[in-house]
Amino acid sequence: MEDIQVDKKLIDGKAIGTIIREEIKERVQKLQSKGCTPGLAVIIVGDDPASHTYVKNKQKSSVEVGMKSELIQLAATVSEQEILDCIAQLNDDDSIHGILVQLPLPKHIDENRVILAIDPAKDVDGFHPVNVGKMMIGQSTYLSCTPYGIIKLLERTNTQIKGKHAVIIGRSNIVGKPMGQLLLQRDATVTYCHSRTKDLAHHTKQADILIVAIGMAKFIKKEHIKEGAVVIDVGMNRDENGKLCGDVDFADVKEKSSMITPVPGGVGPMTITMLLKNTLLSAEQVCDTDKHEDK
Ligand SMILES: NC(=O)C1=CN([C@@H]2O[C@H](COP(=O)(O)OP(=O)(O)OC[C@H]3O[C@@H](n4cnc5c(N)ncnc54)[C@H](OP(=O)(O)O)[C@@H]3O)[C@@H](O)[C@H]2O)C=CC1
Ligand SMILES: Nc1nc(=O)c2c([nH]1)NC[C@@H]1CN(c3ccc(C(=O)N[C@@H](CCC(=O)O)C(=O)O)cc3)C=[N+]21
Ligand SMILES: [Mg+2]
Repeated sequence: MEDIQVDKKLIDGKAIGTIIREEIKERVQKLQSKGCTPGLAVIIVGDDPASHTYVKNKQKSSVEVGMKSELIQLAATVSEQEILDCIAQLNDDDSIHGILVQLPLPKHIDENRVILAIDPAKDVDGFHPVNVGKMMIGQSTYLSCTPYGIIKLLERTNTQIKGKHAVIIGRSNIVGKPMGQLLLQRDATVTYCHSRTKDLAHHTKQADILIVAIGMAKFIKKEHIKEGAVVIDVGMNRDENGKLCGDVDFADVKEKSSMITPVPGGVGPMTITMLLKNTLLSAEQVCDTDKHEDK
């Protein structure tokens, strides 16, 4: 009997992502019946194999929900101006509703200038300072896909956020920082930890919800967590055998947690799902006459 039961501890981002993508697909079809196909453009610079894998994933998923996907591949030696020109062209292209520049960029390119060049209305990553600012003050905007996806995971697993202590390890602009803001908006008490934090375990052991976005394979052990904590693992690393793994030592932590995301199959698929969601929202803004009501 036990072996046919689904694992209630596991937060299945792949399954939750699939459900949300079905909803997205239906709304894409609605737009298509009005003669509008949502279009996503992805710019990738250089030939990092991991980046190419993620980008292929994003393209495949966008096509699966009926969107148009355009891939712009640029050499690692490309000039900053060429990237800016490319973005300007996409900004002016009415068939493109979302623009994503895969990060990180080569060192000779100023990421901030590149992000600033994207039309905020097409910034489906939610990285443009205007959109980051709107998010900070609680105005509706494109939310950064990974934190947004994690909020959806918490919602769909009926995890209460209000009044809970959420501890975030990592303070990057794309994951940690916006994650804290979104949880704060939902009335969590938020603590940020980072590489200069003293006695990390002291802080993480107080977490009802622990979000880990560090980039170090299997770094978080059961000694870091409180019994019954909800553990969200953002990390994407390779272990000693070259296998994909998170920042959390899943096998060590699982028993002590009340719920936990696996890697792969946790946060990753949700990031892509929210990218599709943001692209859909952008297309609806432009194409829909009967103004969709969506948060
Ligand atoms: N699944 C998904 O959808 C996504 C996964 N990722 C993955 O998530 C991970 C984090 O990504 P990202 O936020 O971009 O990474 P960054 O490298 O930009 O940031 C890492 C953060 O972790 C902190 N940190 C590093 N070492 C420690 C430590 N020993 N103790 C405490 N804090 C530490 C750093 O602190 P400091 O600021 O002091 O340097 C920094 O704030 C990576 O594995 C990445 O591949 C990223 C995006 C999406
Ligand atoms: N402008 C920009 N936007 C991003 O959103 C962005 C970025 N740059 N740079 C890199 C990070 C990383 N990221 C991931 C997305 C999906 C998976 C994903 O789909 N993971 C699968 C497994 C993938 C595999 O098998 O390799 C999973 O966890 O199940 C992982 C990582 C988005 N990022
Ligand atoms: Mg750079």
